[in-house]
Amino acid sequence: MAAAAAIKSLLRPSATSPDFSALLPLSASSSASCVSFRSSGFQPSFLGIRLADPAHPTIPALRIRSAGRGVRIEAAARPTILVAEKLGEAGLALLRDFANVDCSYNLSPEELCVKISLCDALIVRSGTKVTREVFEASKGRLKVVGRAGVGIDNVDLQAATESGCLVVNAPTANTVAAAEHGIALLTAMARNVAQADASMKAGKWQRNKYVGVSLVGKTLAVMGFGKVGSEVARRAKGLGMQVIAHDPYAPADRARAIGVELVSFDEAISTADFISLHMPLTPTTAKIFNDETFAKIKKGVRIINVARGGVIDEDALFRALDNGTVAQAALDVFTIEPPPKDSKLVLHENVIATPHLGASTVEAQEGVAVEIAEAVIGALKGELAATAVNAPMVPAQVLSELAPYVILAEKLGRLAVQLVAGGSGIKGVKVVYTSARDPDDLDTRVLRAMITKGIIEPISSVFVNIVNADYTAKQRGLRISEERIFRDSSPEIPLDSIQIHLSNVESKFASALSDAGDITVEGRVKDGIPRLTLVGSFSVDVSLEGNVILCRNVDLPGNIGRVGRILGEQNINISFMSVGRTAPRKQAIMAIGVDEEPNKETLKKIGETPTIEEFVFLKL
Ligand SMILES: NC(=O)c1ccc[n+]([C@@H]2O[C@H](COP(=O)([O-])OP(=O)(O)OC[C@H]3O[C@@H](n4cnc5c(N)ncnc54)[C@H](O)[C@@H]3O)[C@@H](O)[C@H]2O)c1
Ligand SMILES: O=C(O)[C@H](O)COP(=O)(O)O
Repeated sequence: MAAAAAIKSLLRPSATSPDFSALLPLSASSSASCVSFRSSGFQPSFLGIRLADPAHPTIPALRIRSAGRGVRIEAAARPTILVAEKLGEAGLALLRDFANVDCSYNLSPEELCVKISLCDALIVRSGTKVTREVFEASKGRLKVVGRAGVGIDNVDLQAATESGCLVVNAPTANTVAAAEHGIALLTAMARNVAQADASMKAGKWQRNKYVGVSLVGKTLAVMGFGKVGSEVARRAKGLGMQVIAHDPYAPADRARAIGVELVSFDEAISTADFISLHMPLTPTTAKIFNDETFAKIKKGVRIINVARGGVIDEDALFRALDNGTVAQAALDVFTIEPPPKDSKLVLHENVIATPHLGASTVEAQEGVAVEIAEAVIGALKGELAATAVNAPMVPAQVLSELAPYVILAEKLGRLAVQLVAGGSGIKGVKVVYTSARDPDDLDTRVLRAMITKGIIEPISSVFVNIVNADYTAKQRGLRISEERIFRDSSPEIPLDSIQIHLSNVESKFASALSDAGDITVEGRVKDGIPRLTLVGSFSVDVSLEGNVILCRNVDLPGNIGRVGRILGEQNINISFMSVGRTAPRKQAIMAIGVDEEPNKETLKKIGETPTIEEFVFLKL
């Protein structure tokens, strides 16, 4: 009740605000928490209070947005998450606490495209193809795709990135399950468990036919020494096998630590008795096992694949099995899933097959469900997920210390682009960061993305975020270069200033051009507030919280009053103002912060003020 009362008192009617409390159907058991909502992916867009009222589970969370000097209260619509494949209950419970959850399994591609336009997030396993068509059909609403598992080869990452949709996966929770399945297939294959079981069920007793091979002392080549591969290696050593591994990107010391030698691809395939595949499906690994490979492989080798079907040319494997080059294969994954019922590979007597069961243990599925639910919820809240697949991973502490600079960066970008005269296309953007930090201690990727967002969004219909910022800039031919200037101040503060220079452009406000002829704006963060500190070569000091009017005039008494009166007559509130001048009574620019947007008439009057030589209104 205390929380509800506190909120009601917060919302009590006053001289300037109406009574919002009637909107709140709060009961004695209501609870409230202060949250920051983020609408654009990684910038807090407003602070709010989220209400939870068990007596009214259907009331939407309320968000309280600052609007000018007052507040606006809006119902914060719960996001909608489409779960397109079966997900563990613990993960579903987390999702349902946060969002409307639509569990619709076995959707056709067409049905998925229809549903997706109503969803903010989509969760899939490996059975759903998240194609370019899906992203196009979402029309920008889809913010995050969660892959409840490791492999993201069923998600069109390029299309996701282009549409600014974050893709996250759950890379760790099914590692052990996949490794255990690899070992299960290895031992079952070596001892013909599946074939012998089928034979017994057919009423036979074929002890001579199903003589197996021993594992102890044999060489196992692990292809792909990542999470699953290294767990398989560890277990195989426990079975008394010699383990070698091939992985062009794995550190040798990690392999050495568990007694595994890293070798070349050719050495691995020409010496191993068993080969276990654990690499991702990428353009480089696609069909890496083909006729040519099988020609070099040790005769009579046994192959296990719990990675991806596509890393093997399945027709070539069939030929190699038929001619005895490969003695046996144990396959959990296939190029097309499910494979055709009459797949000659699956039906081959020396093949044992499972229907992509590597991750399918009760424990792994619960773990994956929780891991992906947390990642998707985090992403919808605007946090940068640690498991983001198509966005830079920026540690939480870096994001938190850069938070005010993130806002500054976007506002400076917005400001700079509005100073460009129509018709002069922007090509070169130079960003100069002044900082006492070593360049390695200053991660500017988020800042660059926000500057890009600030520059591009006011002049296009594209939604820009950290996922698609670099791509969108490139698409528009925008070259963004970054420069660091060392400043001998406290390295505790990440940044002293950010300057944006737009080169080779005309400006609608000539005073914004620096001596070098670039549109130049600079900003700093003071007491946590982003401020504009330089326009062209004029120093100013204006908070970037509202909209800004820049006027150039000769620095004479009365100018401020004249413009102030015009604004006052229209009930436009000046929040701050600053004058930058070359010298007393010489050229000056007035930077005026205004809470409301002046109408055309008011702007015209400012322009007609005799002492004003030029002016521009900038919406932030
Ligand atoms: N069958 C299943 O249910 C199941 C379950 C989990 C994972 N998987 C699959 O297993 C594979 C491995 O998963 P992970 O979690 O270990 O991934 P991982 O990213 O931890 O490991 C993959 C390793 O492959 C290596 N690699 C990349 N290109 C290579 C190449 N050309 N040759 C050799 N190695 C190469 C990488 O350096 C990395 O070390 C993935 O394809 C994943 O989708 C399948
Ligand atoms: O890449 C993975 O995580 C595995 O292949 C598991 O896929 P699944 O979630 O469809 O079982």
